[in-house]
Amino acid sequence: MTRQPAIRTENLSVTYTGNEDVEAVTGVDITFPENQLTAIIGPSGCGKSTLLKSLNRLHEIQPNVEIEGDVVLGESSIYDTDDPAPEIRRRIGYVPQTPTPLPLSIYENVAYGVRLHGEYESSEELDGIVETYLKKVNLWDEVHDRLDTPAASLSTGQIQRLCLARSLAVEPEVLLCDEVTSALDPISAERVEETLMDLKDEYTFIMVTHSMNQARRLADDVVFLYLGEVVERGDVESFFQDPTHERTKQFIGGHTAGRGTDDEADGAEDATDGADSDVDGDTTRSPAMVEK
Ligand SMILES: Nc1ncnc2c1ncn2[C@@H]1O[C@H](COP(=O)(O)OP(=O)(O)OP(=O)(O)O)[C@@H](O)[C@H]1O
Repeated sequence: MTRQPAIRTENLSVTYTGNEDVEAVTGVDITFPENQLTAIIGPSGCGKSTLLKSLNRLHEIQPNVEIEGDVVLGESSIYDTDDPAPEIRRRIGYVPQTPTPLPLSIYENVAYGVRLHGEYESSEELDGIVETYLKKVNLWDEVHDRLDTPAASLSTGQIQRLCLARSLAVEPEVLLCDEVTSALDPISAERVEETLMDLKDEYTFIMVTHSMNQARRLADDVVFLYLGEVVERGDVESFFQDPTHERTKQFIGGHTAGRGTDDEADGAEDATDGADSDVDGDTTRSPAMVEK
């Protein structure tokens, strides 16, 4: 089935300026189709997070970033527009790696953005919205009897699902997920993965992940970045079973080191940082083979 493009980049480059400029993303042209999950993978320092953040102008909160090219949401540029950045970020949500609740109740965490954007007419409607999104992220059954308690009282995994609910409640067109399970224990990571599986036909997700296994499990499409450039993209099956480029084959085989990380294997089983998100518990590591 051919899906409509939800968001695309046009010759997008992102440079961190300073004593020494770093071009973290270089001339990227890529289209992300709607209602599917696209995983962005690649070795450490290849520009995954930089690309993700440039998709909703998150870099504007940093002073030393230069963007060239464009990002187009639907038919309109998100850079060449009079729309304020908060409205862009409502349409293109972002869920960070570290689950961070607002210092508010569980209810208010979900209601916060909805209140901000005035997208409800009565308290009953707001109650319904909170319930709907807590159900969507499979959290309602766990919290419905304590909605007024502080969100910080939840477990890390529950907080990450709450953050997903908060992001979804303002009805974004695209949701960016930056290693959203890598700070979680395996069981919590599995719950978040299940939630993403349940939602991915209904929403456009773009997810950065260190875990090849997670990309295999969740993604419809996979994009492989290397030194800021797109080397290969494809549907998940052909990407992993029949990659076209030698570089992709090496990465999938676990033989590619990241930018400036000569002693680090960033390949196939790269998801074992900290409380690993790789719910398969596959912790095999391959020796690094540095190549430029
Ligand atoms: N704020 C910054 N200032 C200067 N350079 C930066 C900044 N953020 C990232 N970089 C550099 O840009 C390049 C890409 O970094 P980025 O974090 O996007 O890569 P990544 O693929 O997400 O890495 P990782 O997998 O380790 O999270 C790296 O060389 C990094 O050192």
